[in-house]
Amino acid sequence: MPLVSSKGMFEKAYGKYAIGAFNVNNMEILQGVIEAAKEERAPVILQISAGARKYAKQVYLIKLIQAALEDAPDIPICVHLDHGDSFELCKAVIDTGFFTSVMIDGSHLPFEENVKLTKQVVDYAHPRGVVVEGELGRLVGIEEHVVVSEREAFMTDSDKAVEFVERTNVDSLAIAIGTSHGAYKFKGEAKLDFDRLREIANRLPNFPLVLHGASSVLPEFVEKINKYGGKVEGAQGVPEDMIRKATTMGICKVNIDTDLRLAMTATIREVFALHPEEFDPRKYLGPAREAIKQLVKHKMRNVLGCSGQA
Ligand SMILES: O=C(CO)COP(=O)(O)O
Ligand SMILES: O=C[C@H](O)COP(=O)(O)O
Ligand SMILES: [Zn+2]
Ligand SMILES: [Zn+2]
Repeated sequence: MPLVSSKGMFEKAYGKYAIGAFNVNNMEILQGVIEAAKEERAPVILQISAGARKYAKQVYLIKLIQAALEDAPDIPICVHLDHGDSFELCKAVIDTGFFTSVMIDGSHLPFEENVKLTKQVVDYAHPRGVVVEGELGRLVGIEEHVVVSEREAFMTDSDKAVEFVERTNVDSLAIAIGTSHGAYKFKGEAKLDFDRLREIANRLPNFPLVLHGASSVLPEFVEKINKYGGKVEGAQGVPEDMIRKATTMGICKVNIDTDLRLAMTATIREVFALHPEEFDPRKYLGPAREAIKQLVKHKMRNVLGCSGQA
């Protein structure tokens, strides 16, 4: 089937389950994610960051995804720009005619500027059949050295969220409720502001919300990386039961990148440590691709609840 928009995916999922949005940077990651979606019969969002465009060259990623569409003809697939940081980038991506969704991330801007930039992208995207994700509130991780008492000030305000959605006409909204990007999300106990999520969802009924920074930083991968010469000590993610809970409360899209990176790195490190004589890239990239597939299957089935929804 041709690429689909996330709009229908979110309408179907709202309040019941969420769609996984997985960052794609190379062929092995893409194949791992697609194999998982095929076996789970799950709809999926493939997301491409500015960094991925730079690393792999956008044209390679587009051609790889075109191959995935042929390989998985029965699976609804949406292709999304992750963290677009300017109108020009969003426009360039929309002008490919390939992407069905873009994110414009104006969350670092003052409110009025965020509204203006997001609306500009929406006004360009909608007539071209592309949906837009905006972001309000800032994701701060422990590396950002924000003291706990100040942390709340960065989270999404429900009044502002309603105003933002009304004035920009965005199709979905990324909110800040305590998650952050990367492998170091919490010091001590993990905590998300579910009261805030409930309030935002109540004020924006049936409106799809997005959770960035939603990797769980699974101990099995962290331990394997550290065991085989890596150094990711103190890494901590969002517990999977919290993600599961969020998917029943209006979160329709769950962004996962760090968990893919950890699974891939742990697997490659293990091969290198156990088979130091090995130098055929297929012998470590193959297992890494398989690890990604198993991880994504687990997320779809046990965390997001989207298995069988294709
Ligand atoms: O939000 C993300 C991509 O936009 C990824 O979050 P993680 O770093 O938690 O995987
Ligand atoms: O949110 C960020 C994603 O993990 C993408 O990361 P990246 O910009 O390094 O590609
Ligand atoms: Zn952001
Ligand atoms: Zn993100």
